[in-house]
Amino acid sequence: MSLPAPPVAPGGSITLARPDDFHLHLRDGAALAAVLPHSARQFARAVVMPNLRPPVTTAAQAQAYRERILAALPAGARFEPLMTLYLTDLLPPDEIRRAKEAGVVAVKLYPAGATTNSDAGVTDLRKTYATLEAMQREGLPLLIHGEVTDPDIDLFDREAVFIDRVMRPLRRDMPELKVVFEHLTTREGAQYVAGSDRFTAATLTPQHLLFNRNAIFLGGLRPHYYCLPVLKSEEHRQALVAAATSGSDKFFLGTDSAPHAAHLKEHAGGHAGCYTALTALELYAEAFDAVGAIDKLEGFASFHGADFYGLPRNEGRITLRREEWTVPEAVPFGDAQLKPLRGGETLRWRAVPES
Ligand SMILES: NC(=O)N[C@@H](CC(=O)O)C(=O)O
Ligand SMILES: [Zn+2]
Ligand SMILES: [Zn+2]
Repeated sequence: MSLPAPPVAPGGSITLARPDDFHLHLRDGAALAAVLPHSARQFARAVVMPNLRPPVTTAAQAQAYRERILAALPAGARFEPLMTLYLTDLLPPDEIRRAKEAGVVAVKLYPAGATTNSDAGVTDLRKTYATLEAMQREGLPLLIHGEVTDPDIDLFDREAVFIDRVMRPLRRDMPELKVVFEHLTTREGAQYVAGSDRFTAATLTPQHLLFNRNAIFLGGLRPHYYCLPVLKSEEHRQALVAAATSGSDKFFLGTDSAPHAAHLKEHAGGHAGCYTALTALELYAEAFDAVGAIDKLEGFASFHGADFYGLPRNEGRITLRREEWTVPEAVPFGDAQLKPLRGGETLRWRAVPES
Protein backbone atom coordinates (compact mmCIF):
# COMPACT_ATOMS: atom_id res chain seq x y z
CA MET A 1 0.00 0.00 0.00
CA SER A 2 1.51 3.36 -0.98
CA LEU A 3 1.11 6.40 1.25
CA PRO A 4 -1.76 8.76 0.41
CA ALA A 5 -0.74 11.69 -1.81
CA PRO A 6 -0.31 14.92 0.19
CA PRO A 7 -3.40 17.12 -0.04
CA VAL A 8 -3.23 20.04 -2.47
CA ALA A 9 -3.75 23.30 -0.55
CA PRO A 10 -6.52 25.71 -1.61
CA GLY A 11 -5.10 27.78 -4.47
CA GLY A 12 -2.59 25.02 -5.20
CA SER A 13 -2.66 22.93 -8.36
CA ILE A 14 -1.53 19.79 -10.13
CA THR A 15 -0.63 19.46 -13.80
CA LEU A 16 -1.31 16.39 -15.93
CA ALA A 17 -0.59 15.33 -19.48
CA ARG A 18 -3.68 16.22 -21.51
CA PRO A 19 -6.24 13.45 -20.94
CA ASP A 20 -8.47 11.47 -23.32
CA ASP A 21 -12.09 10.39 -22.87
CA PHE A 22 -12.44 6.76 -23.93
CA HIS A 23 -16.26 6.70 -23.83
CA LEU A 24 -18.22 9.71 -25.04
CA HIS A 25 -21.64 10.38 -26.60
CA LEU A 26 -21.56 13.45 -28.86
CA ARG A 27 -24.90 12.93 -30.69
CA ASP A 28 -25.36 14.85 -33.94
CA GLY A 29 -26.62 18.13 -35.41
CA ALA A 30 -27.45 20.94 -32.96
CA ALA A 31 -26.83 18.67 -29.94
CA LEU A 32 -23.34 17.88 -31.21
CA ALA A 33 -22.57 21.57 -31.70
CA ALA A 34 -23.75 22.29 -28.13
CA VAL A 35 -21.72 19.63 -26.30
CA LEU A 36 -18.55 19.26 -28.37
CA PRO A 37 -16.79 22.41 -27.04
CA HIS A 38 -17.06 21.06 -23.48
CA SER A 39 -15.17 17.86 -24.30
CA ALA A 40 -12.70 19.61 -26.63
CA ARG A 41 -11.75 22.01 -23.84
CA GLN A 42 -10.54 19.25 -21.50
CA PHE A 43 -9.68 16.28 -23.68
CA ALA A 44 -7.26 15.81 -26.58
CA ARG A 45 -9.19 12.86 -28.00
CA ALA A 46 -12.37 10.94 -27.35
CA VAL A 47 -13.73 7.57 -28.41
CA VAL A 48 -17.09 8.57 -29.88
CA MET A 49 -19.98 6.18 -29.37
CA PRO A 50 -21.93 5.08 -32.49
CA ASN A 51 -25.46 4.89 -31.01
CA LEU A 52 -26.97 7.52 -33.29
CA ARG A 53 -30.32 7.03 -34.97
CA PRO A 54 -29.72 5.21 -37.27
CA PRO A 55 -26.54 3.75 -35.73
CA VAL A 56 -23.09 4.11 -37.31
CA THR A 57 -22.61 0.67 -38.86
CA THR A 58 -20.25 1.22 -41.81
CA ALA A 59 -16.77 2.67 -42.26
CA ALA A 60 -18.23 5.26 -44.63
CA GLN A 61 -20.79 6.39 -42.04
CA ALA A 62 -18.07 6.64 -39.39
CA GLN A 63 -15.96 8.81 -41.71
CA ALA A 64 -18.92 11.06 -42.49
CA TYR A 65 -19.74 11.39 -38.76
CA ARG A 66 -16.09 12.25 -38.06
CA GLU A 67 -16.28 15.03 -40.67
CA ARG A 68 -19.43 16.44 -39.01
CA ILE A 69 -17.67 16.45 -35.64
CA LEU A 70 -14.60 18.21 -37.02
CA ALA A 71 -16.84 20.77 -38.76
CA ALA A 72 -18.63 21.48 -35.45
CA LEU A 73 -15.40 22.21 -33.52
CA PRO A 74 -14.91 25.78 -32.31
CA ALA A 75 -12.24 27.69 -34.26
CA GLY A 76 -8.76 26.90 -32.95
CA ALA A 77 -9.84 23.84 -30.91
CA ARG A 78 -7.50 20.86 -31.04
CA PHE A 79 -9.52 17.69 -30.60
CA GLU A 80 -9.42 14.33 -32.32
CA PRO A 81 -12.56 12.20 -32.48
CA LEU A 82 -11.77 8.48 -32.50
CA MET A 83 -14.56 6.71 -34.32
CA THR A 84 -16.38 3.46 -33.57
CA LEU A 85 -18.81 1.14 -35.36
CA TYR A 86 -21.99 -0.26 -33.86
CA LEU A 87 -22.00 -4.06 -33.84
CA THR A 88 -25.15 -5.69 -35.18
CA ASP A 89 -25.98 -9.32 -35.92
CA LEU A 90 -25.33 -8.40 -39.57
CA LEU A 91 -22.03 -6.44 -39.47
CA PRO A 92 -19.98 -8.23 -42.17
CA PRO A 93 -16.40 -9.31 -41.37
CA ASP A 94 -15.23 -7.41 -44.49
CA GLU A 95 -16.32 -4.14 -42.95
CA ILE A 96 -13.65 -4.56 -40.25
CA ARG A 97 -10.77 -4.14 -42.71
CA ARG A 98 -12.46 -1.13 -44.30
CA ALA A 99 -13.09 0.34 -40.85
CA LYS A 100 -9.48 -0.14 -39.79
CA GLU A 101 -8.29 1.56 -43.00
CA ALA A 102 -10.71 4.44 -42.36
CA GLY A 103 -9.17 5.03 -38.92
CA VAL A 104 -12.02 3.48 -36.88
CA VAL A 105 -10.53 2.51 -33.49
CA ALA A 106 -13.11 0.10 -32.06
CA VAL A 107 -16.48 -1.65 -32.42
CA LYS A 108 -19.21 -1.27 -29.80
CA LEU A 109 -21.43 -4.06 -28.53
CA TYR A 110 -24.85 -3.04 -27.22
CA PRO A 111 -26.92 -6.06 -26.22
CA ALA A 112 -30.29 -5.42 -27.94
CA GLY A 113 -32.53 -3.45 -25.61
CA ALA A 114 -29.87 -2.75 -22.95
CA THR A 115 -29.71 1.04 -23.20
CA THR A 116 -30.35 4.23 -25.23
CA ASN A 117 -30.60 3.48 -28.98
CA SER A 118 -29.71 -0.19 -28.60
CA ASP A 119 -32.68 -1.66 -30.47
CA ALA A 120 -30.40 -2.49 -33.43
CA GLY A 121 -27.95 -4.19 -31.03
CA VAL A 122 -26.80 -7.79 -30.88
CA THR A 123 -29.36 -10.49 -30.07
CA ASP A 124 -26.85 -13.35 -29.71
CA LEU A 125 -23.11 -12.76 -29.64
CA ARG A 126 -22.43 -16.04 -31.44
CA LYS A 127 -24.02 -14.57 -34.56
CA THR A 128 -21.15 -12.06 -34.68
CA TYR A 129 -18.23 -14.46 -34.22
CA ALA A 130 -16.90 -14.20 -37.78
CA THR A 131 -16.77 -10.42 -37.34
CA LEU A 132 -15.17 -10.70 -33.89
CA GLU A 133 -12.53 -13.01 -35.37
CA ALA A 134 -11.75 -10.35 -37.98
CA MET A 135 -11.41 -7.79 -35.18
CA GLN A 136 -9.11 -10.09 -33.25
CA ARG A 137 -6.90 -10.43 -36.37
CA GLU A 138 -6.87 -6.65 -36.99
CA GLY A 139 -6.31 -5.77 -33.32
CA LEU A 140 -9.53 -3.71 -33.21
CA PRO A 141 -10.98 -3.60 -29.68
CA LEU A 142 -14.54 -4.59 -28.81
CA LEU A 143 -16.19 -2.13 -26.41
CA ILE A 144 -18.96 -3.71 -24.35
CA HIS A 145 -22.04 -2.37 -22.62
CA GLY A 146 -21.97 -5.29 -20.19
CA GLU A 147 -25.51 -5.94 -19.03
CA VAL A 148 -27.86 -8.83 -19.73
CA THR A 149 -31.34 -7.79 -20.79
CA ASP A 150 -33.22 -10.83 -19.51
CA PRO A 151 -36.31 -9.39 -17.82
CA ASP A 152 -36.04 -12.06 -15.10
CA ILE A 153 -32.75 -10.62 -13.89
CA ASP A 154 -32.94 -7.83 -11.33
CA LEU A 155 -31.79 -4.53 -12.83
CA PHE A 156 -29.01 -4.17 -10.24
CA ASP A 157 -27.62 -7.65 -11.04
CA ARG A 158 -27.41 -7.27 -14.80
CA GLU A 159 -23.69 -6.55 -14.93
CA ALA A 160 -22.66 -9.36 -12.60
CA VAL A 161 -24.78 -11.87 -14.54
CA PHE A 162 -23.29 -10.60 -17.82
CA ILE A 163 -19.81 -11.59 -16.63
CA ASP A 164 -20.80 -15.24 -16.25
CA ARG A 165 -23.16 -15.51 -19.19
CA VAL A 166 -21.30 -13.47 -21.81
CA MET A 167 -17.82 -12.28 -20.77
CA ARG A 168 -16.34 -15.59 -19.67
CA PRO A 169 -17.53 -17.52 -22.77
CA LEU A 170 -16.37 -14.66 -25.03
CA ARG A 171 -12.89 -14.57 -23.45
CA ARG A 172 -12.62 -18.33 -23.79
CA ASP A 173 -13.64 -18.32 -27.48
CA MET A 174 -11.77 -15.13 -28.50
CA PRO A 175 -8.79 -14.97 -26.12
CA GLU A 176 -6.76 -12.36 -28.02
CA LEU A 177 -9.59 -10.01 -28.89
CA LYS A 178 -9.01 -6.72 -27.09
CA VAL A 179 -12.05 -6.01 -24.94
CA VAL A 180 -13.00 -2.91 -22.97
CA PHE A 181 -15.68 -3.53 -20.36
CA GLU A 182 -17.30 -0.08 -20.50
CA HIS A 183 -18.63 1.94 -17.59
CA LEU A 184 -18.01 -0.68 -14.88
CA THR A 185 -20.41 -0.39 -11.98
CA THR A 186 -19.85 -3.36 -9.68
CA ARG A 187 -17.32 -5.02 -7.40
CA GLU A 188 -17.73 -8.17 -9.49
CA GLY A 189 -16.83 -6.20 -12.63
CA ALA A 190 -13.78 -4.60 -11.03
CA GLN A 191 -12.56 -7.98 -9.73
CA TYR A 192 -13.15 -9.65 -13.06
CA VAL A 193 -11.14 -7.05 -14.98
CA ALA A 194 -8.35 -6.84 -12.39
CA GLY A 195 -7.92 -10.61 -12.63
CA SER A 196 -7.99 -10.80 -16.42
CA ASP A 197 -5.05 -10.89 -18.85
CA ARG A 198 -3.67 -7.96 -20.88
CA PHE A 199 -6.41 -8.20 -23.52
CA THR A 200 -9.13 -6.96 -21.13
CA ALA A 201 -9.49 -3.46 -19.67
CA ALA A 202 -12.29 -1.21 -18.41
CA THR A 203 -13.51 2.37 -18.31
CA LEU A 204 -14.98 4.05 -15.23
CA THR A 205 -17.35 7.04 -15.21
CA PRO A 206 -17.20 9.95 -12.75
CA GLN A 207 -20.75 9.31 -11.51
CA HIS A 208 -20.05 5.69 -10.58
CA LEU A 209 -16.93 6.78 -8.65
CA LEU A 210 -18.68 9.61 -6.80
CA PHE A 211 -22.21 8.37 -6.09
CA ASN A 212 -24.11 5.35 -4.98
CA ARG A 213 -27.72 4.57 -5.84
CA ASN A 214 -29.05 6.70 -2.98
CA ALA A 215 -28.26 9.70 -5.20
CA ILE A 216 -31.16 8.78 -7.49
CA PHE A 217 -33.73 8.92 -4.70
CA LEU A 218 -32.55 11.34 -1.98
CA GLY A 219 -35.00 14.16 -1.33
CA GLY A 220 -37.20 13.07 -4.25
CA LEU A 221 -36.59 11.34 -7.55
CA ARG A 222 -33.51 12.85 -9.22
CA PRO A 223 -33.51 11.87 -12.88
CA HIS A 224 -30.17 13.51 -13.65
CA TYR A 225 -28.52 10.75 -11.61
CA TYR A 226 -30.17 8.06 -13.70
CA CYS A 227 -27.90 6.39 -16.21
CA LEU A 228 -27.28 2.84 -17.39
CA PRO A 229 -25.86 0.73 -15.98
CA VAL A 230 -27.66 2.24 -12.99
CA LEU A 231 -25.68 3.46 -9.95
CA LYS A 232 -25.07 0.64 -7.45
CA SER A 233 -24.72 0.46 -3.65
CA GLU A 234 -21.86 1.95 -1.62
CA GLU A 235 -19.90 -1.31 -1.45
CA HIS A 236 -19.68 -1.31 -5.24
CA ARG A 237 -18.76 2.37 -5.46
CA GLN A 238 -15.86 1.80 -3.08
CA ALA A 239 -14.62 -1.16 -5.13
CA LEU A 240 -14.65 1.01 -8.26
CA VAL A 241 -12.72 3.80 -6.52
CA ALA A 242 -10.17 1.24 -5.33
CA ALA A 243 -9.76 -0.04 -8.91
CA ALA A 244 -9.46 3.44 -10.43
CA THR A 245 -6.88 4.59 -7.87
CA SER A 246 -4.95 1.30 -7.72
CA GLY A 247 -2.49 2.42 -10.41
CA SER A 248 -3.45 -0.63 -12.53
CA ASP A 249 -3.22 0.18 -16.23
CA LYS A 250 -6.35 -1.89 -16.89
CA PHE A 251 -8.58 0.94 -15.68
CA PHE A 252 -8.97 4.24 -17.49
CA LEU A 253 -11.13 7.29 -17.99
CA GLY A 254 -14.34 7.06 -20.01
CA THR A 255 -16.94 9.59 -18.94
CA ASP A 256 -19.96 8.06 -20.71
CA SER A 257 -21.15 11.67 -20.84
CA ALA A 258 -24.60 11.11 -22.38
CA PRO A 259 -26.55 14.30 -23.09
CA HIS A 260 -30.35 14.18 -23.14
CA ALA A 261 -32.59 17.27 -23.25
CA ALA A 262 -33.67 18.17 -19.70
CA HIS A 263 -37.38 17.75 -20.53
CA LEU A 264 -36.74 14.16 -21.65
CA LYS A 265 -35.00 13.32 -18.40
CA GLU A 266 -37.54 15.09 -16.18
CA HIS A 267 -40.26 12.94 -17.70
CA ALA A 268 -42.21 9.73 -17.18
CA GLY A 269 -39.94 7.17 -18.81
CA GLY A 270 -37.03 9.59 -18.37
CA HIS A 271 -33.99 8.90 -20.54
CA ALA A 272 -30.85 7.28 -19.14
CA GLY A 273 -27.58 9.20 -19.17
CA CYS A 274 -25.61 11.72 -17.07
CA TYR A 275 -24.13 14.80 -18.70
CA THR A 276 -20.60 15.15 -17.34
CA ALA A 277 -18.51 16.53 -20.21
CA LEU A 278 -18.66 20.07 -18.81
CA THR A 279 -17.02 19.06 -15.51
CA ALA A 280 -15.46 15.70 -16.25
CA LEU A 281 -11.92 16.12 -15.01
CA GLU A 282 -13.04 18.09 -11.97
CA LEU A 283 -15.37 15.25 -10.96
CA TYR A 284 -12.66 12.61 -11.34
CA ALA A 285 -10.25 14.83 -9.35
CA GLU A 286 -12.79 14.99 -6.53
CA ALA A 287 -13.16 11.20 -6.48
CA PHE A 288 -9.40 10.58 -6.46
CA ASP A 289 -8.72 13.35 -3.95
CA ALA A 290 -11.35 11.97 -1.56
CA VAL A 291 -9.18 8.87 -1.01
CA GLY A 292 -5.82 10.68 -1.06
CA ALA A 293 -4.94 9.41 -4.52
CA ILE A 294 -4.75 12.54 -6.67
CA ASP A 295 -1.27 11.35 -7.74
CA LYS A 296 -2.92 8.38 -9.49
CA LEU A 297 -5.15 10.57 -11.67
CA GLU A 298 -2.66 11.16 -14.49
CA GLY A 299 -2.14 7.49 -15.30
CA PHE A 300 -5.90 6.85 -15.24
CA ALA A 301 -6.84 9.95 -17.25
CA SER A 302 -3.91 10.40 -19.63
CA PHE A 303 -1.86 7.20 -20.10
CA HIS A 304 -3.61 3.87 -19.50
CA GLY A 305 -6.25 4.22 -22.19
CA ALA A 306 -3.86 5.42 -24.88
CA ASP A 307 -1.49 2.57 -24.06
CA PHE A 308 -4.27 -0.05 -24.25
CA TYR A 309 -5.48 1.28 -27.61
CA GLY A 310 -1.88 1.55 -28.90
CA LEU A 311 -2.15 5.31 -29.42
CA PRO A 312 0.64 7.80 -28.72
CA ARG A 313 0.38 9.65 -25.40
CA ASN A 314 -0.65 13.30 -25.72
CA GLU A 315 1.80 16.19 -25.84
CA GLY A 316 -0.22 19.00 -24.21
CA ARG A 317 -0.97 19.51 -20.52
CA ILE A 318 -3.88 20.53 -18.32
CA THR A 319 -3.81 22.03 -14.83
CA LEU A 320 -6.31 21.29 -12.07
CA ARG A 321 -6.51 24.09 -9.56
CA ARG A 322 -7.89 23.67 -6.05
CA GLU A 323 -10.50 26.40 -6.44
CA GLU A 324 -14.25 26.54 -5.78
CA TRP A 325 -16.61 27.30 -8.62
CA THR A 326 -20.29 26.79 -9.27
CA VAL A 327 -21.46 24.54 -12.10
CA PRO A 328 -24.15 26.18 -14.28
CA GLU A 329 -27.60 24.71 -13.71
CA ALA A 330 -28.28 24.36 -17.40
CA VAL A 331 -26.58 24.99 -20.73
CA PRO A 332 -28.18 25.45 -24.17
CA PHE A 333 -28.83 22.25 -26.14
CA GLY A 334 -30.23 23.11 -29.56
CA ASP A 335 -33.79 24.29 -28.90
CA ALA A 336 -33.75 22.68 -25.45
CA GLN A 337 -31.71 22.76 -22.26
CA LEU A 338 -29.14 20.36 -20.92
CA LYS A 339 -28.59 19.92 -17.19
CA PRO A 340 -25.04 18.97 -16.23
CA LEU A 341 -24.53 16.57 -13.33
CA ARG A 342 -24.01 18.64 -10.15
CA GLY A 343 -25.52 21.71 -11.86
CA GLY A 344 -25.90 24.60 -9.39
CA GLU A 345 -23.44 22.99 -6.96
CA THR A 346 -19.95 24.07 -5.96
CA LEU A 347 -17.01 21.94 -7.06
CA ARG A 348 -13.61 22.00 -5.37
CA TRP A 349 -11.42 21.55 -8.45
CA ARG A 350 -11.25 23.57 -11.62
CA ALA A 351 -9.60 22.48 -14.87
CA VAL A 352 -7.47 25.11 -16.60
CA PRO A 353 -6.37 23.88 -20.03
CA GLU A 354 -3.09 25.07 -21.51
CA SER A 355 -3.90 27.87 -23.99
N1 LIG B 1 -25.16 5.56 -20.26
C1 LIG B 1 -26.40 5.91 -20.50
O1 LIG B 1 -27.21 5.92 -19.56
N2 LIG B 1 -26.83 6.28 -21.73
C2 LIG B 1 -26.09 6.24 -22.95
C3 LIG B 1 -25.96 4.88 -23.52
C4 LIG B 1 -24.99 3.98 -22.79
O2 LIG B 1 -23.79 4.26 -22.71
O3 LIG B 1 -25.40 2.92 -22.28
C5 LIG B 1 -26.77 7.18 -23.97
O4 LIG B 1 -26.43 7.10 -25.16
O5 LIG B 1 -27.61 7.99 -23.57
ZN1 LIG C 1 -23.62 1.84 -22.20
ZN1 LIG D 1 -22.28 5.26 -23.11
